[in-house]
Amino acid sequence: MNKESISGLILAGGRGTRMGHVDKGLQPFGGTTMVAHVLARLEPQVATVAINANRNENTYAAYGVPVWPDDTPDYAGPLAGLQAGLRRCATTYLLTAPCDSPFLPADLAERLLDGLRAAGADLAVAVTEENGRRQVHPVFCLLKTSLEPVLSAYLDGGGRRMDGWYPQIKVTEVLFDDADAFRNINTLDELHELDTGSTKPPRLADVVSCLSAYDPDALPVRDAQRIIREFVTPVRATEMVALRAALGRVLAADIVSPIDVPSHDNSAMDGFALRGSDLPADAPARLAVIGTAYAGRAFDGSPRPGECVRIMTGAVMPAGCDSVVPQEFVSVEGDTMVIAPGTIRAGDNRRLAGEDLKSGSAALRAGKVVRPADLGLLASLGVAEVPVQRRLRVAFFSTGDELRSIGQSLDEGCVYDSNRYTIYGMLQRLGCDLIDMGVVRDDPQALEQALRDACENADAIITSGGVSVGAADYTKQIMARLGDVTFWKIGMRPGRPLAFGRIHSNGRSAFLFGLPGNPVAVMVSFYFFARDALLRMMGADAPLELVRARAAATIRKKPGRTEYQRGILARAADGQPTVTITGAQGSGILRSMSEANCMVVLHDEQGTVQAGELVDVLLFEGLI
Ligand SMILES: Nc1nc2c(c(=O)[nH]1)N[C@H]1C(S)=C(S)[C@@H](COP(=O)(O)OP(=O)(O)OC[C@H]3O[C@@H](n4cnc5c(N)ncnc54)[C@H](O)[C@@H]3O)O[C@H]1N2
Ligand code: MOO
Ligand SMILES: [Mg+2]
Repeated sequence: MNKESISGLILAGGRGTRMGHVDKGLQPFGGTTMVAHVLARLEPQVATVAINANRNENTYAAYGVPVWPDDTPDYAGPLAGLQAGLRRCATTYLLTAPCDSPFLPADLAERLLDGLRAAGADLAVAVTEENGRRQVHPVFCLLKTSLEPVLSAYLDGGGRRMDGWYPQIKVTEVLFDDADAFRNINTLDELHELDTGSTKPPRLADVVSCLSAYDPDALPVRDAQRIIREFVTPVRATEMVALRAALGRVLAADIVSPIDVPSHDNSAMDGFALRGSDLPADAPARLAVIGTAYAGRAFDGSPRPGECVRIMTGAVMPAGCDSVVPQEFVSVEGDTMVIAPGTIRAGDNRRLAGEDLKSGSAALRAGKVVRPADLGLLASLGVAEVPVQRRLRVAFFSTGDELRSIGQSLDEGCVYDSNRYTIYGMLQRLGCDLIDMGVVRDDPQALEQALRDACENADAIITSGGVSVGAADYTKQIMARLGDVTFWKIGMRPGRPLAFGRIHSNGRSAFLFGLPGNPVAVMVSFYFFARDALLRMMGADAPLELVRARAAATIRKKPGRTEYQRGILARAADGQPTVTITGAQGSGILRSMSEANCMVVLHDEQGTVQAGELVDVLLFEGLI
């Protein structure tokens, strides 16, 4: 096929009306954007590719291809894009594909060109057949560049239909088998569905109805956690990344070992490889040293009974040898190695092929968050690229008229916005892509706009403030209006009020966590509700691990609610892990959170804890 004669043109110039006027080509899909998928499919088929776009030209240009806007104003439709393409195209033929068809056929150009030549046509258009119905795909066409004057005349006459000018040229239809390859994505929900693999998520009312006694104003922590867990859905999109870039990411598939690790039986010591049957029962054995085995350079030969081979750690075991004696335990006399009885047993100091990993076994499971040891493990398998879940996009903002951003003057009654920084820190550590939307005033319009923007750009939204019962707390009304959102008073301290659900805007939807405004409450709610949900959306399997420690002193606690107290875990004089509460526990006192290295989790049923009793503790830092 002569691909040098064809230029590709991606049609991305539409208004995106059915997607709420968003720029379709730039919508996230499969870990990148829709247009990136189209580009990747088209590029190998043609000499050059250009994009027809009428907005966000710089973003499109970042894909490293020319961006050609329509020559006519007012989004005149795909034909206007085609016209712009024909006018700038330097090859004999132009091939078009829309920006919202990420699965287009890999042989589109070849088949259309063959069809065009065979029919002696001016334009070849793709058709498919499904259930006996013939479907023409006019935006997938290959045509002669010389048709530009004919097309321009049609457009000048007010024509807009993609096939409206066909009567003036010779058109041929080329049949493709795979109708799905021409599938285009018209609504953001369709896009989200493909991206997340979920059709419609359940409604909150359905999830809640599974609980035997549900009272949103006195909801136990465990019930809230369960509802959230059942309501959120994982994002399905994955991507391949280079091994190092996989650190901290979530594995999207099991990694099956392609080899045995180690690949050969080898020595665990520097010493002498021998046959276990040569080991002396009661008298010293004298074995002839017949050669040396180095790591990476095996001994070429097989020692007979009564012979041994000097061997280095990691060197392949010589044939017939099954044991290694460390060199410091033997004496060497010329070419003879002397070993005393009882020095080692048969089979000692030999590492078996596949003892680390067997070929064909799962080395790592999907859902694992990749840690340094995993990077090493993957490297030991020779794995260069790793399938990971695409990063979760999380938008967050603070609400409140009293909030000032760093750098602004602190007017009377105002406080600096600290929640956005704690939230930033917690999200960053989870490995999310962040959209920091700043501070939003307690103003219904501003709040609605912020929530909509967040919803249209993120998988999840985290807000702080405005979810209690104050007069300026508009947040609740607006959240409720935008989707399926519920407001809870949870049996816990701090972090009692919480808004949770899913909101929608212009065809997009996002999970919403309306965290309480108090600076410690926001963190506690994040750690015990949002964290798990976000990890689930990321496809990760990483439950919180609590450890047990002794209470240093009495901790007062009311049964019937969960309390999270800030603590310092240290070893007491007797060496036992012991936790001390960090002074004032008010839900606005961030200092005690910062001083703490853990949180003591006092469960619903627990009452006051006496000094010396064991309690559950959540450590802030883990070894990673
Ligand atoms: N009558 C009642 N009053 C309150 C109740 C209640 O049940 N009945 N619940 C209390 C509890 S518990 C909490 S927690 C808070 C939660 O209130 P909101 O989520 O509505 O948050 P705000 O009123 O906007 O703010 C509360 C507090 O936190 C400060 N704040 C807010 N955002 C930030 C920020 N980004 N950085 C720093 N500080 C922030 C804000 O200035 C307030 O002091 O409601 C109780 N009231
Ligand atoms: O639940 Mo609120 O968090 O106590 O301040
Ligand atoms: Mg409030």
